[in-house]
Amino acid sequence: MTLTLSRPDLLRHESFLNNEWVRSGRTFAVTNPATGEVLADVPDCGEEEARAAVDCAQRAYQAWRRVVARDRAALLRRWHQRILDNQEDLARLISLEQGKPLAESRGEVAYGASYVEWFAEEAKRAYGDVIPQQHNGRRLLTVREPVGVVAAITPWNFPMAMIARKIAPAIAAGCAVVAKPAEDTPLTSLALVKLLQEAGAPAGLVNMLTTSRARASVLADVWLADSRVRKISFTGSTAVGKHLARESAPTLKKLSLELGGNAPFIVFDDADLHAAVDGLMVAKFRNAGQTCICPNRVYVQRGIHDAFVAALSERVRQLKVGPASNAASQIGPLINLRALEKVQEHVADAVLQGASIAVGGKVFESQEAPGGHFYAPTVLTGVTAAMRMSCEETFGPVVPVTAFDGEQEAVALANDTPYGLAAYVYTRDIGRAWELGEAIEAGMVAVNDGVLSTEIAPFGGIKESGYGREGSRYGLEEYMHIKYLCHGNLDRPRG
Ligand SMILES: NC(=O)c1ccc[n+]([C@@H]2O[C@H](COP(=O)([O-])OP(=O)(O)OC[C@H]3O[C@@H](n4cnc5c(N)ncnc54)[C@H](O)[C@@H]3O)[C@@H](O)[C@H]2O)c1
Ligand SMILES: O=C[C@H](O)CS(=O)(=O)O
Repeated sequence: MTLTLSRPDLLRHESFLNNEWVRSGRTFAVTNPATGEVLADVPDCGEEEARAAVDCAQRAYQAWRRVVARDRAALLRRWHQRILDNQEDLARLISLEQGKPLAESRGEVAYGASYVEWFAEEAKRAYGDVIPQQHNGRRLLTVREPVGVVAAITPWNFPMAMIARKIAPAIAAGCAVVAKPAEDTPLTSLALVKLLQEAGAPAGLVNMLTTSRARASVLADVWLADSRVRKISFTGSTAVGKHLARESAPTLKKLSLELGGNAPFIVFDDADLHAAVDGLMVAKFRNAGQTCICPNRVYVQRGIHDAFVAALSERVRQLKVGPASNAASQIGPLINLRALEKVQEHVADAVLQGASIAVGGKVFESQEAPGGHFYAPTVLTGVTAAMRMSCEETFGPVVPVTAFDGEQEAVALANDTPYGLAAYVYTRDIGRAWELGEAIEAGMVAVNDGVLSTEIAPFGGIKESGYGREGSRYGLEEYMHIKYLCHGNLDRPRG
């Protein structure tokens, strides 16, 4: 199957600045991780474009903040419709530049679109308060106001959903946006702003600048130092998140940081074994394990351990690895060679320290896409906390299994990490489920379920997984602040 677009104009070769498509003297190539094919050359923007983007975003913000919520919502609804009208092309762009199977890409487009729809609704619900006054003649109230120009920086693993869940609430709140997508996957973001332009967004409301990895910090440093940029919404690694937090301090920006994870997946003896295997298959192998909420550590109570590993291994062996051009592919390539090498290093380190390979454990040589960055779906047993894959995100299709005995041991293992994004618990004991849900240090805990993500719930972490929430009734607050208004001397002479 060739992943051609019904609208070739959605494959953009320019950045988007002040409602115009702009080229730059420098470009960099965007490639298909399954084949190495160059998909497009896009601008490698720098300081000049970064400053120009803030200039026009500030102008757009001054006007957009005065647009009534109903009209802000209407723009999001028009954008949402255009996304649905072009969802197949968006899905194909995701699969082309990120490599995930087309079925997953279609799911990502629907997921990203749900955030646009959600914030079209939330735009009209930024309520304030009237506060009962304590003195006659005074009126006290609060209003919610947009924070101003937002800088949005996103990762490569969900090229559509991550940028949609930042731009949508920003527009809903009355903000304007300067955005930088990941260098590996900028094409989907450019297509999205093309559809936003067609939906009638005013000039400068959203500006999308592409950069190579080397110049990502050049662009970001301009935004970090500019006091007109009042917020940074970042999704990516903890290391970069910490850098942005440090460097934004001089201008004291509002921050939303959706960072790295190290999710535990805990299976107790009393769990429904097959449901737990189903949940792990969904949570672990989505996007070839390249998601921030993938189970990165799997703890199985000793009584069920061998049966669980046998059932899991049987399922993992059946996974089809291949390029998105094959509709039957379930596991796509890793995003680049660096990512593939990290997975290899993690597995080699674990085996060196005594782990056993139950399934896989090596690079997958695809006959359909030779040279693609594929890794065989893998199950390891005997994994310990000392191994690299227990401490760092593997970000690949590797399931590291550790046996445990008691409940308190499981909690201690789960919390033995600086991260706290997602966690998964399988048990039929409702009391244990509540106890684990409250004891585990994470922003999100799933019980007897492998799917956490939805636009209606608050997505985000604690500890070194960051702070702030995306989606849900809380997501709009990240792009607004509360103003308190007090009006005195209202007493009118009684005549
Ligand atoms: N918590 C979440 O919701 C979430 C979602 C997706 C990914 N992630 C995390 O992101 C990581 C994988 O994505 P990644 O490899 O793209 O992360 P990354 O941090 O390397 O890159 C993320 C973005 O930051 C940019 N960037 C890199 N260096 C920068 C700098 N010095 N200044 C400004 N921007 C810079 C990149 O160009 C990219 O656009 C994983 O750790 C994953 O857990 C978290
Ligand atoms: O990789 C992290 C993403 O935020 C996961 S999800 O797409 O929100 O489920």
